[in-house]
Amino acid sequence: MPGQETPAHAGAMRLQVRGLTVRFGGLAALTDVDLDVADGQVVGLIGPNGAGKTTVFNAVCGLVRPTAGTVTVAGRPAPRTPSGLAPAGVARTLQGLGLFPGLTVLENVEVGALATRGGAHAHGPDGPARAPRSGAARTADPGDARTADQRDARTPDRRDDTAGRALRALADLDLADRAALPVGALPYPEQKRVALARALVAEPRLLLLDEPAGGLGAADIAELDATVRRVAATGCAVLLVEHHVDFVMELCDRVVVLDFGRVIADGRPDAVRRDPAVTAAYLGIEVTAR
Ligand SMILES: Nc1ncnc2c1ncn2[C@@H]1O[C@H](COP(=O)(O)OP(=O)(O)OP(=O)(O)O)[C@@H](O)[C@H]1O
Repeated sequence: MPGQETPAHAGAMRLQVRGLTVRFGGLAALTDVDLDVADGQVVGLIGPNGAGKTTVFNAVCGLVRPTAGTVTVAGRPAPRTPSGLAPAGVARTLQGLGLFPGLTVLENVEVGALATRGGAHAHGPDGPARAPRSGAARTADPGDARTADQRDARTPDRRDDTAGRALRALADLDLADRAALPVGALPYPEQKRVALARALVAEPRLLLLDEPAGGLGAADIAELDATVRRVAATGCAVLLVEHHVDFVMELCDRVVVLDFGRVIADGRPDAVRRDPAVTAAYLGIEVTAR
């Protein structure tokens, strides 16, 4: 079933999950789950509360041990510890914001850049993914929080420059002018973008987004949709867990539906939306809106 709906623009297989079973004591959180995400593809993972979505993410990130089955990233076994994620080209956002409220916006994103230092470009010859806004000027960062001396000492082209990379990631998400502010001073939608910038600064080849649209209004969701499409257009594989079904159906190339830890549907959004098993899993609620 996985991979059947891989669109023509999708590249090599980035994430491959086969027969994934995770038990917590007597509870089967996942049973025999198969899932594929190709380079350049956006796959949505949906399902009712407790269906096992977060457990899939945790298994991919090495935070839970599979009871059975395999998870591979670019054909290699998935990292077994979080420290292996960045070198494997995997970045993740958290269900909550997961930001450090005492740090500035820039420092929060630098945390993501530091985690990849020496590793961001170690994930193969296919190069890092970035998602510059179309037409965005890369030469001037109006919100550059560094001093003139710092700017002189670190040219924007030095890719190993942690602050420079973090600033570029912020600029890509229209947050450059927020760099020096305490992150807690930003409105919630901008904090969500900071969390996304922190994942993107790692220049991932596989991006895991945990409820990226949670708490956002229509305008911010439209912007998020455009951002995810830009990221995927760089060849990055994107897997997103999301309760906002309309957003998922609009954005994703493929949608995988979990219920009680099992895959009950995997296909194009329009087919999944019409699938009676999916409607039933959502307790008869039409799968058109949350
Ligand atoms: N560490 C754990 N120990 C025991 N049970 C767990 C653990 N993590 C998850 N579970 C259980 O596994 C099942 C799947 O949980 P999971 O969080 O993956 O679901 P989910 O689809 O992400 O839910 P939600 O949409 O509410 O976030 C649930 O029954 C949950 O209570």
